[in-house]
Parts: sequence; structure tokens; C-alpha cells
Amino acid sequence: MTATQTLKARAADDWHAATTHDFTTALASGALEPEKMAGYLQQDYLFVEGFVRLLAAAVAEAPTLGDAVPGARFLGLICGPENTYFLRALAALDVPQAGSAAPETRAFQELMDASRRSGRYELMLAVLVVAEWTYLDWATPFAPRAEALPFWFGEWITLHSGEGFAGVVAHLRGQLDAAWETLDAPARDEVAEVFTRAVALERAFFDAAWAGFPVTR
Ligand SMILES: Cc1ncc(CO)c(N)n1
Repeated sequence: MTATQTLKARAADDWHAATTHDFTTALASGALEPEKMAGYLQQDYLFVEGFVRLLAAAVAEAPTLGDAVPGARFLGLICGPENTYFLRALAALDVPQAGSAAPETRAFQELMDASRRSGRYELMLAVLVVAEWTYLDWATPFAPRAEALPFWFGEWITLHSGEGFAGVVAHLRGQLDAAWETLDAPARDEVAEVFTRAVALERAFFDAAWAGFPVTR
């Protein structure tokens, strides 16, 4: 097994819960209440702010230009089509951007900030790999039905499935698998800890979204 396969297997319970969640099942069926989607997108837009900074830091730490380019392209996608999706979807659901971060969002912001400020590429990658790979896993089975859904559901699935997005995940995993080979045992333990924590936070974020984040009006 590769390092990222082993890390995923060690977090199997939370991984499975996060990637087969009632929230995403309802989203992909089109039956998710607009209020729940609005609360989720408000909080996730705050998540994305920290994610952009983290991804930018990882691009800066990549060992070569070849290692940096796929992440930089992905940064462009998030700040382009994905950012526009958020603004269009929030407008369509008739809500503004969130006033403040919910506890589950804040926990994620703190993990992203800590891994970014560590300056350590492998800790940044641990969070990035979890965030993108869990989304690829839940969204991929729903890709065939995305077109038939209202855009605020369908485009969220499309943004996290398909060949291009699978390539992003493969790239990030490849970076972490390569970095892993250079790490001593204590550093590997730190990566595993961040990876496991990130999977738990993905699950908690969907649990909170399914219960219903408070919506800013
Ligand atoms: C909480 C969360 N995790 C991962 C992603 C994928 O970028 C996202 N948009 N939100």
C-alpha cells in the first residue's frame, strides 16, 4: 500500500461516514432543504478562504516547478469557477455570506492555519489530500445525475468529480507519498495525526450541515 492508502485505511470509520453521508445523499437526490444547503455553503465559503491560503502555501513549498504547477492550476479553479459558483449559489438561495464561523468551521480553519504556519509541506498536504480526496469519493458516484439537478446541487457535484478533479487528487497524493519517504518516524506520526484529525473534521462538518448550520440572513 502507498502511504496515503495506509493513512486512509487508518481513518476508515470517519472516512466512510464522511463519504457516504445522509447530507450528500440528500444533496444528490435534489431533496436537501434549501435552508440546509444555504447554511452549508455559507460555512463552506469560510472554509474555502482558509483552504486557498493553505493551498497557496503548499504551492510555495513544492520542491520543483513541476510539483507546483498542478496545485497552482487548481488554485486558479477554486478562485475562478468555484468562487463564482459560491457567489451564484448563495444569491440563488437568497442568503448573504456567513456572518461568523460555526464551531465545526472554526476547528477546520484552525487545523488549516496550523498546518500552513508549520511551514512543513507534508503537514499542508495531509489536510489538502483529505479535503479533496473525501470530496472526490462522495461526489464521484453522483456525477451522472449532476446535470439534472438545480445548479447549486449539480455544479457542487461536478466541481468535485471527473477526470480533472481526480487528477488533482492523484497529484496531491503523489506529493504526500513522495514526501513521506523522506520523513523520520516522529514526522510520520505528525502527518498521521493531522490526516486523521482532518478526516474527523470532514465528518463533523457534514454532521453539522445535516443537523443544520445557523443561517445568516
Ligand atoms: C469542509 C470541506 N472539505 C473539503 C472541501 C473540498 O474542497 C470543501 N469544499 N469543504
